[in-house]
Amino acid sequence: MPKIPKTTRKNDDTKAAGKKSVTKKTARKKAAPAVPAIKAVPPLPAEPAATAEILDRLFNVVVSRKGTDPAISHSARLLSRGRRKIAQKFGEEAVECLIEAVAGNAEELIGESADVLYHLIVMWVDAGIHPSDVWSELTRRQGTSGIAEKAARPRDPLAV
Ligand SMILES: N=c1c2ncn([C@@H]3O[C@H](COP(=O)(O)OP(=O)(O)OP(=O)(O)O)[C@@H](O)[C@H]3O)c2ncn1[C@@H]1O[C@H](COP(=O)(O)O)[C@@H](O)[C@H]1O
Repeated sequence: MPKIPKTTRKNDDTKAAGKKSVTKKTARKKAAPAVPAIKAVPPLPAEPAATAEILDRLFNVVVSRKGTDPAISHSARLLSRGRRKIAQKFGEEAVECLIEAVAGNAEELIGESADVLYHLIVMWVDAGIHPSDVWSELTRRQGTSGIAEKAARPRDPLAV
């Protein structure tokens, strides 16, 4: 391989360096806006989180209690007492819930809300309603304002 004179090599290097810096400048100009760094996904908790998923799990537990010993299971006892009693218990819990809401007792309202949800689930089990039926209805309503929905209702011609 023929030896390249040092000066020429230097010139070539400088040229190359110059070219590089031009290329870098051009690249910097064309570069897309900076994208924020992606955060690592946190690992899932070992135990199921306290989320609304509990309602589906509670429903399955209550279904499993149907027809079992009412002396051991409150759900079995309630279901064996019939629809009227189930509805009455739900109504009582709802009233207790609203009393705490009106009184502004947040802590008590949480407990009463849990009672309402449990008794509502017992009522669904008795009525043969699956939670997914209710979730579907809520999903269907999503995005429709209650004001708009009410305004779109057909008017009763006999209403004063
Ligand atoms: N979330 C609840 C829940 N909330 C409230 N309750 C019970 O509901 C009852 C309400 O009390 P009340 O005195 O008002 O009811 P009652 O005895 O029917 O009253 P009466 O009107 O007949 O006098 C209490 O016994 C509460 O413990 C519940 N019982 C059960 N659950 C859940 O249901 C699951 C299954 O429970 P069992 O069916 O009992 O195995 C449990 O693991 C819980 O997760």
